[in-house]
Amino acid sequence: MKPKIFIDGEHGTTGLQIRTRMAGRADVDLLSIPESERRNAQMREDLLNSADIAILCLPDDASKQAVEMTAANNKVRIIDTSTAFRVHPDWAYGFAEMDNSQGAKIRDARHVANPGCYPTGAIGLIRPLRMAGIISEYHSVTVNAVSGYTGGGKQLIAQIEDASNPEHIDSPHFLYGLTLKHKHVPEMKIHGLLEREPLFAPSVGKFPQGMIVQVPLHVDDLEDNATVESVHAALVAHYANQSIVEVVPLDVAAKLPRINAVELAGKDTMKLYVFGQPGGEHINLVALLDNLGKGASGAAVQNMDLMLSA
Ligand SMILES: NC(=O)C1=CN([C@@H]2O[C@H](COP(=O)(O)OP(=O)(O)OC[C@H]3O[C@@H](n4cnc5c(N)ncnc54)[C@H](OP(=O)(O)O)[C@@H]3O)[C@@H](O)[C@H]2O)C=CC1
Ligand SMILES: CC(=O)N[C@@H](CCC(=O)OP(=O)(O)O)C(=O)O
Repeated sequence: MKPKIFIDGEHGTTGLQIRTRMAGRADVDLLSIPESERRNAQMREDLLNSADIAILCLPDDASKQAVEMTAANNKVRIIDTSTAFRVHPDWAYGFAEMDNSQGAKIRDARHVANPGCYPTGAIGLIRPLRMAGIISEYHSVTVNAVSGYTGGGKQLIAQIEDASNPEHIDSPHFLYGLTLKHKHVPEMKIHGLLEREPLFAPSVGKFPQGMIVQVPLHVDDLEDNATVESVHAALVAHYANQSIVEVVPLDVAAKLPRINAVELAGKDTMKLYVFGQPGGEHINLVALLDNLGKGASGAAVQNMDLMLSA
């Protein structure tokens, strides 16, 4: 029998992109709810409990309710794309490349929390340097980022694309999260292996999909006499033996005139760059991804495939 997959929230931004990625797959049976019934709690509960794997593409509160709806079911496995369980000790964090054992943890997990889009970039840059002893757990980490506007889901898409929307946003690029209390900070801290919260400064650009995450570093604040070369070497060593995260060679990065935020739109991979002069005082770490690719829907399908391989 083929495994049954139900995407709760399949008509939303993340859910639709997962559905697109699953189209034509003959190895799974996709359970579906009509769009008009998407908030029908009884129907959702029945579908959730009929699935082998349920992928939740819902706001946090609705995700928590969906997990409660399956509390008496010891069969269904869950991938949650919301923020609700990303630092929960009983949930596997769904970033397979974050260390050597994470793929196996995801494969065998009952509950997987898909990482946030910005945290995928930030953790992807920070964690290998923590593990290599280049950044101390008390380092003052700053994360600057720009996301495509689909990152804000249906509501932000409507605000940007529909000029008649009463809350229309006309700006080509705006900062938000100005209270510095963003929902992504806890997972960056925990899975970045940090003792102090990173300072996170997100923004949105007027393009649908794409993301740049930057972590600037002062070389004299680093451990182990780190240099631009040793930082790059630590990332290369960390991401050996996998094909999703690419560490761009130093000499290639050094010749780039710019980074295009939408370069990886539609792809499920991530590129990491290290910028800095040999012997220089500063290093800028950059992650490039699609907020809906490795940042959400692509990662969810990758996690589903790992779970199906158990
Ligand atoms: N967009 C992105 O780039 C990323 C999103 N995520 C996460 O994915 C999750 C979904 O986000 P996104 O797809 O962007 O959001 P959307 O708003 O685009 O879609 C959410 C979907 O969930 C439905 N929904 C909302 N509340 C309920 C409920 N109580 N019961 C049933 N269905 C409900 C919505 O229906 P309705 O149309 O009726 O509101 C909609 O179809 C969020 O938790 C988000 O944090 C993660 C990484 C990146
Ligand atoms: C542009 C925008 O609004 N982005 C969202 C993050 C994307 C999202 O909701 O999902 P994850 O938390 O799972 O990444 C935000 O900052 O809240």
